[in-house]
Amino acid sequence: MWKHTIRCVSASFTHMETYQGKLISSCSEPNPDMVQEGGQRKKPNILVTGTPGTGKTTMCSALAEAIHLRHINIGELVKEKNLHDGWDDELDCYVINEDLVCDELEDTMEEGGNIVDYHGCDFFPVRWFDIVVVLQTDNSVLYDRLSKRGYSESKLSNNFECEIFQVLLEEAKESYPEERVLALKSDTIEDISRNVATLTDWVRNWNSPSSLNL
Ligand SMILES: Nc1ncnc2c1ncn2[C@@H]1O[C@H](COP(=O)(O)OP(=O)(O)OP(=O)(O)O)[C@@H](O)[C@H]1O
Repeated sequence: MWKHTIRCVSASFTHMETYQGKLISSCSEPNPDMVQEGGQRKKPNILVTGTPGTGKTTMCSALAEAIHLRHINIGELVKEKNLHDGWDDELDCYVINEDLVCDELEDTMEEGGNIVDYHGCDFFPVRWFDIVVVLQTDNSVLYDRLSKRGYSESKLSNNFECEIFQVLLEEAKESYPEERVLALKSDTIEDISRNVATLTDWVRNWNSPSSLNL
């Protein structure tokens, strides 16, 4: 049930509007400077996942600015490009069409240099991502954040339980090589700064033999 619920695109987007300037259209032309000869990526792709409200968009925005990577907010992309199968009244959200999303992003991901932000991770091709970051938030902190969104009681408890049972962390570990999965705490502003610094260092060291030893 939790998994099904979080496969949707949230109806409450007011908290995201501030970040829209950072979103990209996946139609942008590939930049030849970003692709190595032979097709290997010059810059890494990062997936940031986690229960709604754990701070993915906030952290991705800051990271994209710090390291000059593209921030791709899947929820916004789905709405912008109609990559969904319509509205689900019961779940109060759009139902994402995973195949359309993957087709839309294939060229952009091949190019590299992307930070993908979504509350799910098991439908993307594994080869797309060099690191999968799972943000986690203390239950009481997350409950306060989600309550402020005006979610229905069932949506609120579904999301809350998703975090309690670490659904996204388990999904990431099942979907990607475990050494590529990194769980980071996201309770406070200081956590955001530390996470951005950690990932900035990781991007700078990417391609070096120790790049996954965080
Ligand atoms: N580490 C943090 N410390 C304090 N506040 C935070 C932190 N992370 C996020 N917030 C706040 O929590 C709210 C939710 O953050 P955000 O929208 O980034 O979450 P999200 O994981 O992207 O949610 P969704 O999946 O629904 O898009 C925002 O008001 C944001 O300012």
